[in-house]
Amino acid sequence: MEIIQLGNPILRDKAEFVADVKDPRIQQLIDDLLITVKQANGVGIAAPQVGVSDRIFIVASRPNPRYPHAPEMEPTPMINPKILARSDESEKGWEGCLSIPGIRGSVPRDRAIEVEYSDRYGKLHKQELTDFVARIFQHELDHLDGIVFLDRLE
Ligand SMILES: O=C(O)C[C@@H](Cc1ccccc1)[C@H](O)SCc1ccccc1
Ligand SMILES: [Zn+2]
Repeated sequence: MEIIQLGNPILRDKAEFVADVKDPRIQQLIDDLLITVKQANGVGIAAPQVGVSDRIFIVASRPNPRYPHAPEMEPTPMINPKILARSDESEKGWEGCLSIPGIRGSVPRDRAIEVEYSDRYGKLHKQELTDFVARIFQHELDHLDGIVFLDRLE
C-alpha cells in the first residue's frame, strides 16, 4: 500500500474506534500494514499512514543504527490502543516518520507507559512498555489522533 505524505489531510484526521476486529476488512488491513511496514523498513506504521482512519497500528521494534539496543520483536498489530498510565520521567530521542521522509527530530516521550490494546484475534492485552518500544507506541498513537512528531519537537 502507498504511504501518504504530510500535507495529505487524512494524516490529520482522528481515526475511528474499530467496532469489530473480526471484520474481514480489518483483517485485510492488518495484513497490508504488516507487509507495508516491512517493505518500508519501518519499526511502526499506523492505519492513517495508508489513508485508512481506523484505530490500528503495528509496532515492530528491531535493532537499528539509531537504536542498536532496541528489542527484536514480532511485528504486533494493536487495535483500539490506549495509554492507561505514564511514567513521570520523559526522555528525548531521535524520531523519523515514514510520512515525512528525510526529516529526523528529537522528541520527548514518556520513558515508561502502561498500555491496553486488542490483538487481531480480539484478545485484550494490558502491558508496560519502556524505552524504544514505548516511543514507537506513542509515535503511532499520535498518528491515530492526527499528530506527527514535528508537532512535538522541543
Ligand atoms: O512513521 C512511522 O510511524 C514509522 C516510524 C516509527 C518510529 C517512530 C519513532 C521512533 C522511531 C521510529 C519510523 O519512521 S520507521 C523508520 C525508523 C526506523 C528506526 C529508527 C528511526 C526511524
Ligand atoms: Zn510516523
